[in-house]
Amino acid sequence: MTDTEPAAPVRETAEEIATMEVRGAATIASAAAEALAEQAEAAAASGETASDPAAFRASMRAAARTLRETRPTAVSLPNALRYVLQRMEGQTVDELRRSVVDASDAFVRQLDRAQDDLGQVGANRLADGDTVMTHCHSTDALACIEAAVEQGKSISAVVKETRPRQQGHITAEQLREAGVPVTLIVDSAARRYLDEVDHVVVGADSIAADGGVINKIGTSGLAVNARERGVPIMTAAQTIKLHPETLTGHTVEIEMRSESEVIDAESREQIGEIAVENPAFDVTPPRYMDAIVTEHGQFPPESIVALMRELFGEGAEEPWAEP
Ligand SMILES: O=C(COP(=O)(O)O)[C@H](O)[C@H](O)COP(=O)(O)O
Repeated sequence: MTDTEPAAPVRETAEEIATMEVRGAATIASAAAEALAEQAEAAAASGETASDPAAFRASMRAAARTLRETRPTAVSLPNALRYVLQRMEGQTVDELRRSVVDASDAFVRQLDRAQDDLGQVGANRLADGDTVMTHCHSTDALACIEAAVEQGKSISAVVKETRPRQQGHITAEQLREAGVPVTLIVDSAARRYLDEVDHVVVGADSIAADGGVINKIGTSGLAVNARERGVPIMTAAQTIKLHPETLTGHTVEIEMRSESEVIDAESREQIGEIAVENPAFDVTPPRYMDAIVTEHGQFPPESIVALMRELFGEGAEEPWAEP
């Protein structure tokens, strides 16, 4: 390990995030925070950085950059890196190591608590006997449905499979395990089934200052259809999904993934010369979203900017940048 090459656990976590073995905004954030703690332990034990606080700090910044480069859309990833690196302090390598490990632990605990708290808020929006429709797999959205079940409400679910990677299968399995009767549908059947649904519940990868919700591709179409059908739609998103850079006019990068997720090589060959595009996320304008449910309560999307300012100030530092 050199000060620019992160330790093996960081490289492994980065690979798992890039290949989507680790996926979903909250899970990515907690894996990234834990990887920084592992980097701190490795750097404190390595000949090159163990007795050199400046080299230790540089190795932490390099690890954060490696993690940051894995996937561009979920802001929970840079927010996790920021949380941990901003709390790195001390004169000695041992003090620095301890501050990083403590910050990483605190971040993961806070993440779990936030999900439990927002689950209660989201559950309060659901009534006994309701049917919910889900898109993709969101641990924050599932927390709301599971909390409603724990409150003793009987909830059933229509689960969209979510092409091309079919994260709906994970949602279907987890809801079934929670005792929720599940009907799995293809994405294009969503509008037909909205007539049988009381609420749409989705997650978020990022939330922009104007209240736009960035989530799995297909969320915006679902939201427009839900509005047309008069079905309320909420996004369950703990505040690490708030995108501080959008306060200063930046937009959220939408990840483009490989065409091989959309079409196999043989079919591609047979069709001939065509373009294939595979955006992983889209933006739902605030006017199509009824509520953003966070650990601080629920917000109309247009008012989320006040919470964003309170939590992040006017912008976002990049503590992983070289000084
Ligand atoms: O869009 C996705 C996952 O996309 P991908 O599978 O491409 O990562 C999820 O809805 C959000 O990340 C929220 O998830 P959570 O609520 O668990 O943070």
